[in-house]
Amino acid sequence: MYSTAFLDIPALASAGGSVQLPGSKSISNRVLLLAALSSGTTAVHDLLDSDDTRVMLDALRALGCQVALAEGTTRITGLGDARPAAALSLFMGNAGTAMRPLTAALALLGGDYTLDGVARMRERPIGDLVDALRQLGCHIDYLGTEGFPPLRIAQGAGVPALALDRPVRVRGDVSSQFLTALLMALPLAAKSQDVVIEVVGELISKPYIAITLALLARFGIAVTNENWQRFRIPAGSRYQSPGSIHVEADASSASYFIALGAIAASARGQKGIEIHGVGLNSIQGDIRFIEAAQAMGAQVSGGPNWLRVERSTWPLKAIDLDCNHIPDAAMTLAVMALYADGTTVLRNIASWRVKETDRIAAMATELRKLGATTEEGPDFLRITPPATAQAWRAASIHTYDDHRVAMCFSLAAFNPAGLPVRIEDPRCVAKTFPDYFETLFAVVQPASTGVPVICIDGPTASGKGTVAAKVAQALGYHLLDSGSIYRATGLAARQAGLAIGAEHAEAIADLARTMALRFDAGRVLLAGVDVSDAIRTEQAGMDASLVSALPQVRTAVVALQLGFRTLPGLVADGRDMGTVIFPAAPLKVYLTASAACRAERRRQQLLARGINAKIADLRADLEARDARDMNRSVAPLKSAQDALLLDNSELTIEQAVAQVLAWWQQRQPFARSAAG
Ligand SMILES: O=C(O)C1=C[C@@H](OP(=O)(O)O)[C@@H](O)[C@H](O)C1
Ligand SMILES: C=C(OP(=O)(O)O)C(=O)O
Repeated sequence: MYSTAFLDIPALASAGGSVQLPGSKSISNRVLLLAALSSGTTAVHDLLDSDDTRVMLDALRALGCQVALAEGTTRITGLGDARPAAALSLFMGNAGTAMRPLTAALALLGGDYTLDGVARMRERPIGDLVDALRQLGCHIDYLGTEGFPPLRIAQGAGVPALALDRPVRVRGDVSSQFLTALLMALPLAAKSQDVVIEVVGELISKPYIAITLALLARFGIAVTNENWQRFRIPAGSRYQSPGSIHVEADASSASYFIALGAIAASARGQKGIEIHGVGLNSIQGDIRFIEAAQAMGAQVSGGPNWLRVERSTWPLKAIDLDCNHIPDAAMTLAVMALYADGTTVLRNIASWRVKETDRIAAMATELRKLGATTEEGPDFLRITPPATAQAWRAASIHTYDDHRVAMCFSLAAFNPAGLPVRIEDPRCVAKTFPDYFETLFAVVQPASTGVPVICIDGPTASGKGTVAAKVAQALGYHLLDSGSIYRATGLAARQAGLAIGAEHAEAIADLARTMALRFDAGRVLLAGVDVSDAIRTEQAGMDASLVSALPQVRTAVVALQLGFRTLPGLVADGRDMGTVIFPAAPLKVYLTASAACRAERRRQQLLARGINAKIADLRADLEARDARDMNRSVAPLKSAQDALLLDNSELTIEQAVAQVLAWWQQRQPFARSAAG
């Protein structure tokens, strides 16, 4: 997951390969609640692990359900006939699928509960559901604004006698989740009589009700659907765990990869994008996004649990579509519209205005930043793509804490102008798809501009390792600590009993080529063993310097180093990153500091490890090492001609990092575009 302030996606050109998608949010949270209301244990396979399911799981645990996770299976032991914890304050984040269904379930279980969420949750309506529950006789108060969370369910004395002799009426035109909530909770009350729910007004997002009914059936509740207007829960209903249940992958999440297949040229040797975990017989309504993508020109085939998507018609065809049945996936169509041959209109999407953000306004604003012309109405969005490649602009996409805005705008990186796209607050995808960007980067290839590389070269103890790591962290880029490759090679040579010198150059080069070296979460692993500390000793530093002076070894590690240049970008630290390995890097920094200053820093580092070294010795070692690195015949340490010199003798690490980041920002097109 990227938790950076922003994520810059370089211009992309093609895509190919296969993705396995995480579980459906809508199915996961329904299954969790139904399992909690059942007796016994339900084994849930492939449950979505994300912010939305975490708030549901936390709430269920607090209520008294047992939750155990082992090997990809979550086991929920339901409440059955036991009473839940009687007084609780529950935090629902921004999960509509937790907030609404739990409100109804808790109102029918009895107890004293407050339910709240993030600031945006307090702006998302819940009045229609509360009205329906009050009509039944439940005691629910608003703790803030009427009609919105936070709520208090005040039934410490137990559930009052419910008015079940007439249909429970609920409005269906703001969110289908109110009806879903009642359908999942009212079986608790359908003991000696049928319970009938009547929808007032037009029911929106109907396919989500279909998911609810399908899952209720799996848990033993057979609801009769009378034309989406009346729903009858039969007397004697009892939640029965199916024992084990599988969560299919999320069809809304699939929309980004279906769109990817439709937009991106196939990577060499590949035939489009293969999506696993969800397929043509999905119970999720958003699977019908496929039809919209096909209408725009995508070629889609598939089976019960997989899909394959290839670009066919190009440019895509503009469409005019009622999107009420695919409210979430339709946002992806708005970005596909950027690649269409005319104006696309998405209609009947008023509910977008009360979701994670006002999505009609958000999409219109952000699409305009890219150069599109948009027109929004109360319940529609009209999108005309940029007229020419030159009309596209590099944009920093504000994401409004809305996962779908972040995910769908990543697809703007295929723009014909070859511009990067900046996604602000990429972490917001954690609501439903924490690894979205990693999944995307595994199947896309950059445009000819390539994957950006920042090189930070400099002498020993200049602080380049620390600065490079922090720059990489701030940008969400990979890190190549090329020094560790030489350090690890030196260590491997010692372990193999080879003296480090020209006489063993070939053997050491062979070792370098074949050693199993991995960088994992800041640690360096050699043949699976953590050697992070072993390669940081003074001896290892000296060995590294000797090893790196051997031309055969340097040649052997070139391919290894080039392999680190992967999406979304790379920060490479070393001595010849800008001069030899990445000579075309768009930013090269030569980081240095006075010998006195570097010797003092080294002394402090050693002191922290309990080693007391003499400053004069350290300085002498350091200067000897500089001399060797600068005078070796292959790739001697020197500043690249086009490198920016940063002497950090008088700077803190933070100041040095800020300077490198500032230079990097100056090279990005976003600032200019926002100003213009
Ligand atoms: O029931 C569900 O799982 C959902 C219903 C839809 O909401 P509305 O009914 O408010 O459109 C959808 O947007 C949401 O992401 C999930
Ligand atoms: C509307 C959405 O979420 P929620 O379940 O919170 O309503 C969504 O995921 O697009």
